[in-house]
Amino acid sequence: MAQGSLNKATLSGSSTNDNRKVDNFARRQKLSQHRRSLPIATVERRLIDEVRKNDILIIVGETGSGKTTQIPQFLFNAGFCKEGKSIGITQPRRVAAVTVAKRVAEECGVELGQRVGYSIRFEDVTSSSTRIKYMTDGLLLREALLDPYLSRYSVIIVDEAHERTVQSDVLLGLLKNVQIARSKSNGHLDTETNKPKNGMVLEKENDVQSSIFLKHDQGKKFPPLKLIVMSASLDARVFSDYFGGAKAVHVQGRQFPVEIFYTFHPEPDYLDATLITVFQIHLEEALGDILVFLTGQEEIESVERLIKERVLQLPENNQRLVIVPIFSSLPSEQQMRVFASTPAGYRKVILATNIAETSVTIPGIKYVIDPGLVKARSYDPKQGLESLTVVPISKAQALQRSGRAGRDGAGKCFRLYPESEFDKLENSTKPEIKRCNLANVILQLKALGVDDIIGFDFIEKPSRCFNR
Ligand SMILES: Nc1ncnc2c1ncn2[C@@H]1O[C@H](COP(=O)(O)OP(=O)(O)OP(=O)(O)O)[C@@H](O)[C@H]1O
Repeated sequence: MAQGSLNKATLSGSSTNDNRKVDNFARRQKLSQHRRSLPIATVERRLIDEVRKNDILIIVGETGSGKTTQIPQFLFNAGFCKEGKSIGITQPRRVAAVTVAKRVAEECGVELGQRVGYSIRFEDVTSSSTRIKYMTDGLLLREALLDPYLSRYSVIIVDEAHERTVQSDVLLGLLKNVQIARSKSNGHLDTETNKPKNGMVLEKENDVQSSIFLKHDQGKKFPPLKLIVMSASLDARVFSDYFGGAKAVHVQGRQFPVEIFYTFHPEPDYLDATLITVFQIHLEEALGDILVFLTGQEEIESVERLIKERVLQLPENNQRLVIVPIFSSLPSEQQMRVFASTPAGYRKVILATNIAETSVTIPGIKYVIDPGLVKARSYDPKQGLESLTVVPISKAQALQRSGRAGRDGAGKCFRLYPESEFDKLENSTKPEIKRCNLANVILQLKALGVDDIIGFDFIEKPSRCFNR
């Protein structure tokens, strides 16, 4: 009897294991098929050739083309992690660093924290075997304090560079220095032409000398550092000029179409227009989740309350809405709720700030509602006051927002403003460094060993009056 039941248990145990293996195999097959279908997969070899030929490469590819998840894997497979070196990928936000790392670990079929990991402030999910490391740009700056040559990296990818946060602008200046210093350390810098042997052009020897603030580590040789700057919506010319005429490549195509809708007239009350659009989609459009971009926590909470009140006025069979907020001060576990799958028969409505604007893929999002506004930092140097004000987004941000749909199927984006208003938006977001108090930047640069703050090689110089 005991023997019989043991056999039964063993049998059912092994069949559960077998089922799990079959499920895992099917999931791996699906993932690898998905990877092959991404637009970026068709240019893998060309991209690798370009990285080999150029120390700096700018990559512009549409949202969802596969830049963030695939390029690090291409580089790993092409041998860029030989001799224990790693590929570092920076993201402007924690949530992107974490979720993309999880996805890439799954695509590689490895445990998170092993070959693929992430590191954000207060959370380090990496190990000595990590070779593809996602992190925030702030975290890489901290690493540079301990390891000024960033010696563990063979390639650094600055993703979503269009955002032009203070951190990413400081990081670009730092990486430019590290790259020159590493090239110099191993004779990779051609002293006659003043060019790294393949890559950026520096006009005068003085430029090379003055722009390097890194102290030479006597006799130590570092392999050259490859630098990739990428986004779906960056102005390649600005970045190329900054890096002395660096090569820019464009990756065409996206996996699924996103249809864009505009209002006929400007909306006098964008929150009211948002509510109407949520319910219009809910009642008239096919099943699929909705992502709404709002400007801050207070607004999100009030829209959440209004949706919950209004949904109760609908017939019972139309009440299946799940509302999930996401904003930066929400604890991480609660932020991660937006990624949980929607219960069958329900529609999820995610109310987000621009935290969900770039890099993230939220499975199931079919509709995006974009009122076209964002809360941005601004600084009044006369009064010495920094404030957060609601301002229109840039075209680059509008493109990123619509790009959150169309990632696992065709999508729709409802812009709550007329097309004529879209045409008037700035092409790119004004760099944060041009509109914030520079006290922290100055402290950060000092900590990195930069004494000549005014002479620091910023992609765009901060206004002089901000330095006072
Ligand atoms: N966490 C995820 N869950 C499900 N699918 C994902 C996930 N991350 C990525 N994908 C899939 O991989 C595709 C490519 O994503 P990836 O982030 O590499 O694109 P991208 O070109 O970097 O986009 P973006 O410019 O918007 O950051 C997505 O469109 C989606 O289909």
